[in-house]
Amino acid sequence: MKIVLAPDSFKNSLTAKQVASAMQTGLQRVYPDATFVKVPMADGGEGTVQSLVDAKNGQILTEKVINPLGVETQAHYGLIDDGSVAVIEMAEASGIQFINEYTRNPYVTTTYGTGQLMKAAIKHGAKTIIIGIGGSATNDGGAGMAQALGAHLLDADNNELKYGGAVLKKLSKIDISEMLPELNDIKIIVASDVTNPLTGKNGASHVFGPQKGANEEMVEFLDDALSHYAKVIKKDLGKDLEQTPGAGAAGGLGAGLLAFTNAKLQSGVDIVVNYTGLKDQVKDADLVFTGEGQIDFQTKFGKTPIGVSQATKEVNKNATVVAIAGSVGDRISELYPLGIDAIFTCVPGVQSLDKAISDSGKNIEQVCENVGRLFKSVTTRG
Ligand SMILES: O=C(O)[C@H](O)CO
Repeated sequence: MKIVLAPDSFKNSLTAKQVASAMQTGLQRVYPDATFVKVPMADGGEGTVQSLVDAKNGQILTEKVINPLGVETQAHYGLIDDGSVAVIEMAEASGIQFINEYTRNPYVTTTYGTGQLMKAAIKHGAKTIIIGIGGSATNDGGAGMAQALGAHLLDADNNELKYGGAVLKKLSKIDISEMLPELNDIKIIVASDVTNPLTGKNGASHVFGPQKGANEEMVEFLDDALSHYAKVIKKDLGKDLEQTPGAGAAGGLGAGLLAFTNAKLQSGVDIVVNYTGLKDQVKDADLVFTGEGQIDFQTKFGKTPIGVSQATKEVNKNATVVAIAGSVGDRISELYPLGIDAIFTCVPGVQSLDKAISDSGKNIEQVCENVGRLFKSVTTRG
């Protein structure tokens, strides 16, 4: 009997590794002799660094960077595969958690700190960077990130642009001659949380600007500024990115990475499936457990449980895939054709969110034990 445990983290509660351990504890009460393999998962969003570091026995490093408001902070990134691969979450340096209702202002917030994290990883010897983008406080098209890596963004008087999304309107020329030379040889894989274009009604400013503090007038201004930025990128770097899917992720950092580096955008969960070697583990598994704090129809848009179920069914049609969630939302029936055989919530009854979060480890153990009992009784009855 082989059981693979491949959950995402449960937000604000347990890391993916802790969820996998709780699953194992519950299932072991039913299957004491089974072989258990834990593969902590993520989808490019929050928890990706921790999951990949846990899955690959990597290390977490800390770097002094500036946050979106230009204030010094400590940010973490991961190194795996003997330091050759760095894993970065842009939100660690430039995320929305750094701003509040008084300080949020996408005219000035910058992704400079994200560029500093990338630079640190490169200086540490990384040859590949996996970067999860989303959850940002910024709308600067990744301009700050490019500046941290040595790009000069100049106005008509050859002055360096300051930080933020608003000044992009003054951009006249991009000079990449002093960008970090190592960048040419670094593979950059971008896991973006959305597929929005850079500009327009579905673009970064219109869709995500308001949550970062942009009112209607600011949204229009920022959208124009990003459109202008895209035109200068096209003129000076020869890349036409304005409508590229994913270019609008993280306030246009998607576009910035595509413009200033040789980055490729990919599905976050596919990247993690790849790097953890999940398919090798599930190909001879009898049972595969996955899960996430919340599961609903949106899970099908590239969230971990679907990535795990699809990867499993691709190599092993006979495995049963079970998903465990803290909360189960609408239209989960849309997930069954995508390879998840059954979905269970681990919450035992009506209770406060705080209680559900604080008890999540023991709740996951219990539901996994029950699912294991059912599976055993059905499969041994003959
Ligand atoms: O950071 C943002 O703007 C959103 O998460 C979309 O990427």
